[in-house]
This record gives sequence, C-alpha cells and structure tokens, in this order.
Amino acid sequence: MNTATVWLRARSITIGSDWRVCEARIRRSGRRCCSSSPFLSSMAYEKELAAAKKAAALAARLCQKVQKALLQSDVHSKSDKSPVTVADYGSQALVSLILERELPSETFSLVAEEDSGDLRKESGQDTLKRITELVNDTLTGEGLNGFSSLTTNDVLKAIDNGKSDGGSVGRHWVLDPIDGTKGFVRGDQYAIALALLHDGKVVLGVLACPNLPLASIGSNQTHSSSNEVGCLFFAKVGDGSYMQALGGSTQTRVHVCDTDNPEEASFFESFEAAHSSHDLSSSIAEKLGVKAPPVRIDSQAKYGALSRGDGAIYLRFPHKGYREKIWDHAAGSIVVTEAGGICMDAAGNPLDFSKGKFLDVVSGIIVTNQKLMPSLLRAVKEALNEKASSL
Ligand SMILES: Nc1ncnc2c1ncn2[C@@H]1O[C@H](COP(=O)(O)O)[C@@H](O)[C@H]1OP(=O)(O)O
Ligand SMILES: [Mg+2]
Ligand SMILES: [Mg+2]
Ligand SMILES: [Mg+2]
Repeated sequence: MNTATVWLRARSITIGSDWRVCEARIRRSGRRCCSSSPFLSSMAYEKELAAAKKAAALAARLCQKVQKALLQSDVHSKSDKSPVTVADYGSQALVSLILERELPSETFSLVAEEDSGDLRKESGQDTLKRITELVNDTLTGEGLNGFSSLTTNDVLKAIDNGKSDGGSVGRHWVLDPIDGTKGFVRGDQYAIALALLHDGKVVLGVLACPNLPLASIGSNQTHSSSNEVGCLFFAKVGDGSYMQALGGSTQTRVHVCDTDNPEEASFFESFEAAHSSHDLSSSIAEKLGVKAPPVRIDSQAKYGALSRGDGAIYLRFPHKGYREKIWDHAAGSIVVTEAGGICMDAAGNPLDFSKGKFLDVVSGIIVTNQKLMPSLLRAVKEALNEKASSL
C-alpha cells in the first residue's frame, strides 16, 4: 500500500472549509503566544533540537519500512494486551543510539514506552533478530556507518536506556517510539514523539508523522503545493513551532487556528473509540456550538495538525481507569503551545510533566486556542456534570 492510499484510508471524516477563514485571520493578526518560562533563553537547546530531529527522522525511516511490509509476525501483544511491533522497538533503539551519539556529554536520561522484557525471553529471539537487522539496515541505509554492525545485545541495551522514571529535577528525554501503534498496524496515522524535559517543563519537542500530508488535511488550502506525505513538526521553548517535510525541505512556521467562533471550529479526536469517549466529545461539541463532524485520526499527529490550524480543538477523554503517560503528550503539547495554543486537563489545570511517567489529569485533556478555551472549559464542565448525573 503506498502512503497516499494509507492517508486516504485514514481520512474517515474531513475538516470543513473553515481553514481558509482561520488562516486569513492568523495572517492578519500575526499573533503568536508562547508558554515559555522566563528562565529559558530561546538560544538554548539548539544542539539538542538538531539531535532530536535527526533521531526522530531516522526512526521514521525504520517505521516506514516496516509499515510498507508489515507482517502479522511483526505484531505482538504486551502484558496489557496493547499491540507492539518490531518497529516500536526498532524506533526506540534508534532514537536512543542517535541521542547518545549526538549528545555525548549528557548524563543520559530517557523515559520511553518500550522495554526489552519480552525480547529477552526464548520466544522473543526471532523478533529480536529482526529488530537488530532493521536497526542495522536503517543506519547503513542512511550512511551512518559510525555504528559498526550492532549486535542483539547492543539493541537490547539501547532499548533499555529508556528506563528512566523522569521527574522534576534535571533533564529527561521523553519518547514514544510509535505513538498510535493501532493506527500504524492498520496502515493509518502514527507519530514518533520525542521531547526534552528540563526541571519538569517540556523545553523541546519533535513529532515525526510519516503519513500526514504536508497539505492541510480536509481542505484545498496548502502548506505545500505537493501531494507529499510525511511531516516533521518541532518546537523549542520561546521559539515558535515549525513544520518541514520529513524528506527534507525548508521549514515553515506554524500557528494554530485562532477563530473565536465555535461554528467555524472543527475538532480532532481518537480514531479508536476505546481510547477516548466519542459520546462525550460529541456532547461537548454540541454544547459549544461546533457544527463540523469530528476528525478522527490516530496518535499525536492530531497535535501536529492542530498546530498548523487544520482544526481548532482536540478532545481526549480516555475511559475510566486509564492513566495517561507523559510520552503521549510531551512533544505534542509543546508543538501546540509554541504555535499559540493551550493544553489543559478537563478541569482547566495545566499539564504537569514533572511527576514521573504518568500524567495525572482530571477526566481528560483538551487543546485549543486562547480565545476558545474559556467557552470550551464551560462546555466540558457542563457535559461532565450531565454525564455524572445520568449515572
Ligand atoms: N485504552 C487506552 N485508552 C487511551 N489511550 C490508549 C489506550 N491504550 C493505548 N493508548 C494510547 O493512546 C495513544 C493513541 O491514542 P490515539 O491514537 O487514540 O490518540 C497511544 O499512546 C496509545 O498507546 P501507543 O503509544 O501504544 O499507541
Ligand atoms: Mg504502546
Ligand atoms: Mg502513545
Ligand atoms: Mg507507543
């Protein structure tokens, strides 16, 4: 399946024609906002950003290779029954290796989703060999011969570099090697999401979205004149958000849609109803006055699309008992906030990435622009109260 077909399959519902309106308003206002802490200079984190872009783009290559030729034997189930593929492991190994090589002076701390537990078992040996081959092929394919052929042990070690617990002190890299594994397996959207925390705050983020079109989704308005897919979003605190083609192109600065009119706003939500309550978001959208149908896509590609104004709202309401992880939101949140948006939990609290692996949020996560947030919060409160009283 080629990438264009992949995208067509992913577009269950499209964005309305409001994009042009948003774009025109953004151009007129020229406004942007940022959520940076004053102690962080925009000159900081240059080399870290370069390393993160390189690592995420290389991991995307590996994932694209696997998605094209995905074999059922490449997909496994973790203990929580969620899927994991050779590409999730391979991507994590690659990012870990590249960051260590590019930033040798760092005391390296990486909080990442996968671990090597299942690969160390007898039953994991064939999978481990396949991952090792993939990692070696991707490195040599990109001319990165500085790594002599890696052994299975090197790969296990690289994956397990991601065992840090994060926290509120110092620097911690945060990685989701494939965010949206279900979308990846289906042939749809997914992202490689990499962020850096400094003293509990996200200071940079990179989102590689190999199947996301460069052109705005669901509209004729383009960020690019081609039909190309594959976007790399990146942001550094205080420095704005940017997008470029994964294949390499000049970067363009992106801004969220800044409409204050819910009737012009469309909203993103999970493709998987098991990940986020579609009923609740539909009730919120109705209370807010949103007319457009939901745009359902997998992964943090939603944050990327939102950061460039493809839609104005992202609603995420996981079902009872699910705990959000920092790697599912760290990169996406800085890409959106540096593009002028705001991310909060459903009670209006900012997201706190300083508490370790988990992101403890009240009820859900909502993302939009500054103008719509107050009315969105009111609609969320009303919908949650209604839901509670109907139980
Ligand atoms: N039961 C669940 N509820 C909510 N999110 C989940 C659940 N299971 C996995 N996820 C995670 O939700 C994110 C994708 O959400 P969506 O595509 O719906 O926005 C992924 O991080 C996925 O993990 P993973 O990184 O393993 O794919
Ligand atoms: Mg997973
Ligand atoms: Mg994830
Ligand atoms: Mg993942």
